Amino acid sequence: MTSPLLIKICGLRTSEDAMAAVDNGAQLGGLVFAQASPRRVNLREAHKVRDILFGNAEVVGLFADNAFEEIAATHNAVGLDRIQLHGGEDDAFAERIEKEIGLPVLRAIPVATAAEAEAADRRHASAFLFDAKPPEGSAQKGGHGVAFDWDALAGYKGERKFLLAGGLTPENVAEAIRAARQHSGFVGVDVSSGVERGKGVKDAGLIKAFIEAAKEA
Ligand SMILES: O=C(O)c1ccccc1NCC(=O)[C@H](O)[C@H](O)COP(=O)(O)O
Repeated sequence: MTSPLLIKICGLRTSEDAMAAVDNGAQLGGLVFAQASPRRVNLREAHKVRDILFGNAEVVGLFADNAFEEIAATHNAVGLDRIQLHGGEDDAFAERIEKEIGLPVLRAIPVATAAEAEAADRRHASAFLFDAKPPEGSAQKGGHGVAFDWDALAGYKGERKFLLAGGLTPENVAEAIRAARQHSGFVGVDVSSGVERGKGVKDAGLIKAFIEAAKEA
């Protein structure tokens, strides 16, 4: 029996966003707490999204170079299931999250080459999210709607699971899944910009179209 493909919709900001993700069968929803992001939620918004996700989809808190104390306080206030680290955090930081907060770490790895995908296996994480590198000079570490060359995934030979992210859309997700499926560890896809009608504004129709296309692949 093969495991179902995991689908993570990232950058959920409203109850409607969360409902579109859950109703269409996403298993993970992302709340962005990174500073430089148009998708950043405050605690009130985070609670609303979390209330919809709870029991239906895993609540992933996304941080990028936030202080450890902020991550811990956010988890205490919201109740996260997993921490996504999307900045320049080192292995000691990822280990501390797991030890002291007690949540698994999904580690974003910016990838352009097979060698970079291979190097991921030396990083501390429970799972990886292979993503495109941010455009030159951008302070925002992810969520740019840019894809990377999926052939680079051939470099990853590790046993830990990974999600594929970066520039996925309802139009290209099936092709991305077919490419990623050839590589060990692939378990699912992550999207943000590709299901938005404007920067940081999710579109329920695009979320539905993305999930349907991913499931059909
Ligand atoms: O989404 C953001 O605004 C963001 C800000 C800072 C760090 C990471 C961020 N997002 C990371 C994600 O998990 C995205 O889903 C991933 O980069 C894919 O984004 P996209 O190419 O827009 O689908």
